[in-house]
Amino acid sequence: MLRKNFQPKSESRYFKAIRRKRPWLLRRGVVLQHDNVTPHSANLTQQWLQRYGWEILPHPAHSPDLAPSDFHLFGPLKRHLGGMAFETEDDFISELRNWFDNLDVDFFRAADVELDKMLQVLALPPMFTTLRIDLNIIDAVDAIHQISMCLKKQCIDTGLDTFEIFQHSNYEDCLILKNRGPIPVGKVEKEVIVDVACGMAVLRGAHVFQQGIMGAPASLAKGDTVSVFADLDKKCLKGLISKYQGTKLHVGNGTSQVSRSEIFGSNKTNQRGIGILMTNPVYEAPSLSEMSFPWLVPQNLPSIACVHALDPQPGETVLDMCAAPGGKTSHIAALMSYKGKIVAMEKSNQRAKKLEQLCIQNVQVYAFDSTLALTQDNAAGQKAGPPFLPASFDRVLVDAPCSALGQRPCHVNRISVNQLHSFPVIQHKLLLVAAELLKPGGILVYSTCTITLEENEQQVARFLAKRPDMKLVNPHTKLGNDGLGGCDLSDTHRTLVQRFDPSVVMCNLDSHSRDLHNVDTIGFFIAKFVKVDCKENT
Ligand SMILES: C[S@@+](CC[C@H](N)C(=O)[O-])C[C@H]1O[C@@H](n2cnc3c(N)ncnc32)[C@H](O)[C@@H]1O
Repeated sequence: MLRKNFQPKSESRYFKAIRRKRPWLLRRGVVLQHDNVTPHSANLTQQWLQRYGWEILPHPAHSPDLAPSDFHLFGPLKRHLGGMAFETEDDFISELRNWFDNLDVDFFRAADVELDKMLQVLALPPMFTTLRIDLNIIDAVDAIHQISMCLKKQCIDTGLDTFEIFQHSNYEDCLILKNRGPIPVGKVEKEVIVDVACGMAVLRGAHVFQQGIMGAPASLAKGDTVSVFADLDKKCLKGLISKYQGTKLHVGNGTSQVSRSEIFGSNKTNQRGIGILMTNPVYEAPSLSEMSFPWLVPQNLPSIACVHALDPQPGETVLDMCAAPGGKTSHIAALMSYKGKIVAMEKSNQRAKKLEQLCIQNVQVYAFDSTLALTQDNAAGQKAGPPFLPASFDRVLVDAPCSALGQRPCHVNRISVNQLHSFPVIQHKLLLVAAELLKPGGILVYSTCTITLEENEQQVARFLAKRPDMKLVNPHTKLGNDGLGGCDLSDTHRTLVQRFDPSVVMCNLDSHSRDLHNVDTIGFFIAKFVKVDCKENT
């Protein structure tokens, strides 16, 4: 066991946050993995290191036979402790402690503050809802009028005030709605437990659909006022009748549209229907499921910015390498006025099928692993679908699979270290294929909805080192912040990428600021490259 004094100082609140969110949003590179210690002590060591903003990598040659002295150190810590062997775990911990104690306290304090801000903001929903409209079908004035009518009806049903709506000043096809909250809402006796995904959707304006309901009291009748709670432990069994004792988050009150027996009993009704109409949500936002216009797509602002950075033009040939569910594919098609060719690839058959069912004009969907999309074989490359020959596309979007730690609101995250480390590998492979498939002069956009350095700035640095013909360029409109330091990306390059960092919201930003909607977003990252002719470039 670890010594008692190994416990970090006054950390209980911090540890609670860590357990909830596993904040792998750590500032600096690698530290260590040690083997053959009890899972409990390994866990504590990890937590302690993470408290100081260090990341832990699994040892590349993990073996269960390693002795307690086999601690494997990487990075700056290795330079300090390199070559030392430790007889006992206590010796190791005490050396670690010395090392940390002698480090620059201000640096760690600053990292702590940043981490705290990020944890807080990730738990909150953005205070804006963004909608993309298809300007090929409708203009912004008409769209605002029709959406306002729809909102009016919604607000009559729920008793909420209507929502302010305006057009984004940089993107004509983007409309912004201003949400409200948090609003103090008293709890009532009858509790309905919903799954965590449903609870997070309620925080962004959704009503509770029956399929999201996990537990409800026996006496629940249609028309009852209930308090709705999200099950943060994910332990509530479907059909629970008693009060849930796990960790739960109150997301608001509403009116039940069904009785308990209609949800769980033999006379179950349509599970897709609304179960609870949210009349007093803690966060008030428009319900998007009631706005089904063919020209309207609810989309986070950074996702809209991402396709504008790609800037596809009518008549071009564009590749979307990670396409499902298709939000960005349909935006690409709209910006091209449905003229030209879009190839949308998606590894998952099921997701590719759903994307195909959207029937987006001029889009060819392929269920295909994009890391294998390149061929040098002329015969194979001349077929209609993948793999493709080098230099086949004018523009390529790599909206990469990622750890998705920028999603908001997020109260539970169970991603493992191994999963976390799998993403940079695949992202790098996708980028290398994308660079080959791009024509000289072509544009590549790389994006993620996460906040880790490894998947963002470090990924870009690694790609630039490998492909000197790919040049980082400014997007036409830059809404995000510069990239983070602390990795191999140069200061100049850091100014060219866009990091959407919602933790800035916690810095007393003036809530009336006109541009708050550009900041209070999900966490996201965008990098834009142009493929230059290396000979020309030198
Ligand atoms: C971030 S999502 C893309 C979201 C999409 N661009 C949109 O805007 O709707 C990443 C997608 O990449 C897919 N994916 C993961 N690995 C892939 C691969 N090797 N080739 C193609 N698609 C992949 C995932 O299944 C997932 O659907």
